[in-house]
Amino acid sequence: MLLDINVKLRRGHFDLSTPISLENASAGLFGQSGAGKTTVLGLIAGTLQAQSGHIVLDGKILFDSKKGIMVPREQRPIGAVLQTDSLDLAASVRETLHGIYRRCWTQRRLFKPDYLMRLLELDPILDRSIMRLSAGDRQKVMLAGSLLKSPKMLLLDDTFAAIGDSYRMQLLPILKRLQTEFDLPVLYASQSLREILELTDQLIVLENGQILRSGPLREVARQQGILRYLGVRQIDNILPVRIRSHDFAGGYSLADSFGQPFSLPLRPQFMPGSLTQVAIRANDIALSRGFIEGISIQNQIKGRICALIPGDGSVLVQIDCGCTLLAEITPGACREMVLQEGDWIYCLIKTHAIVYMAELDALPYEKVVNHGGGYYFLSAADADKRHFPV
Ligand SMILES: Nc1ncnc2c1ncn2[C@@H]1O[C@H](COP(=O)(O)OP(=O)(O)OP(=O)(O)O)[C@@H](O)[C@H]1O
Repeated sequence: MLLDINVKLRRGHFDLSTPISLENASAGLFGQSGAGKTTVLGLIAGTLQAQSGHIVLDGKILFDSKKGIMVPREQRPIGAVLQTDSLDLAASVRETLHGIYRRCWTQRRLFKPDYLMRLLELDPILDRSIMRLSAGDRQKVMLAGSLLKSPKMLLLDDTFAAIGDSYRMQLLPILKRLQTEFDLPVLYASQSLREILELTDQLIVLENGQILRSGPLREVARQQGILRYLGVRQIDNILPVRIRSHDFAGGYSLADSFGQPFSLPLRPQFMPGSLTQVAIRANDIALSRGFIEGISIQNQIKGRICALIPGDGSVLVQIDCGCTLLAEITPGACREMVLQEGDWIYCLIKTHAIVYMAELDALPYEKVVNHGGGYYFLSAADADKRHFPV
């Protein structure tokens, strides 16, 4: 286990008392304003001290109230870009980064200043003073500074929200490289599921200092009402498909996905054998207990129900068909069909309800997020209309 936290902290009316554990992978700390995200990051980074409990990172105790251990922030192998952090405004970027590097422990120097300056494209601003930097550039310098510590983990507090869209596009691939090339897990705190999903589909959902749920998104989604709370408005299945052939007379292309045949809109520009991705809206999938003869719907995919996830006015049916499909149906349909986990079911999908991802730009989708091996989310609901049903 990478991180094991079990602490108690009371601040005014706010009570944080929750165990958090993190395997060796990135995770998103999701919560609305005041949920305690910054507090959790501060406890891990060492800017805050809990009243009791312990925090262990990679087997090393960072805090233990019983043993009287509180490792200071500078000595923690953690890189953190926190909202409360500030830099010496008069110093130049170069001086700042070299200063941080000199003060860091030398045991496990993973990154050198010159490398990070190149990676984060800081060259044009190296001799500029911190006070003359834009907010986005400041975040990049802070990120470089936190990476100079050669951390075992990187904590980011709503970093994308603090920077503009163009910086975010620059920063995302860098963060992804840090995760894959350098095995550096990122704990990213945000109120936006979409931002978290840009990095990882592992979630820790925090509310009022308590964990509501944690795990991969598809597991978290099993809790009633949580999808809306997370801000999810619309769910699409995104599947990789291999094109098999084109039926010009029939007006469709045939493809396979996880061993299942799919009839797709005719696209002869995809060579047989080529791979592409398609999207199917969860509410475009109908369910049937049996195979239906004499129906115009071309795709009848058999699978087994692995979860029934009740939501606001609908039920998400998670079906294992080789790939995982999510179908969104009404609670009434679910009741009348007496659907149960473990039941065999046919997913009925019209050919023209399947959309090629390559053509998605033409559709009114805000954003496609692509993670893990199952289903994916497009566009988020308004943050201010969410509450978790109790
Ligand atoms: N210095 C402080 N003293 C007392 N209470 C505090 C202090 N800082 C934060 N709090 C309280 O702790 C709770 C958690 O705050 P925290 O900043 O961790 O939430 P958050 O989830 O990060 O919110 P946001 O997304 O708005 O940053 C809030 O109720 C806040 O009012």
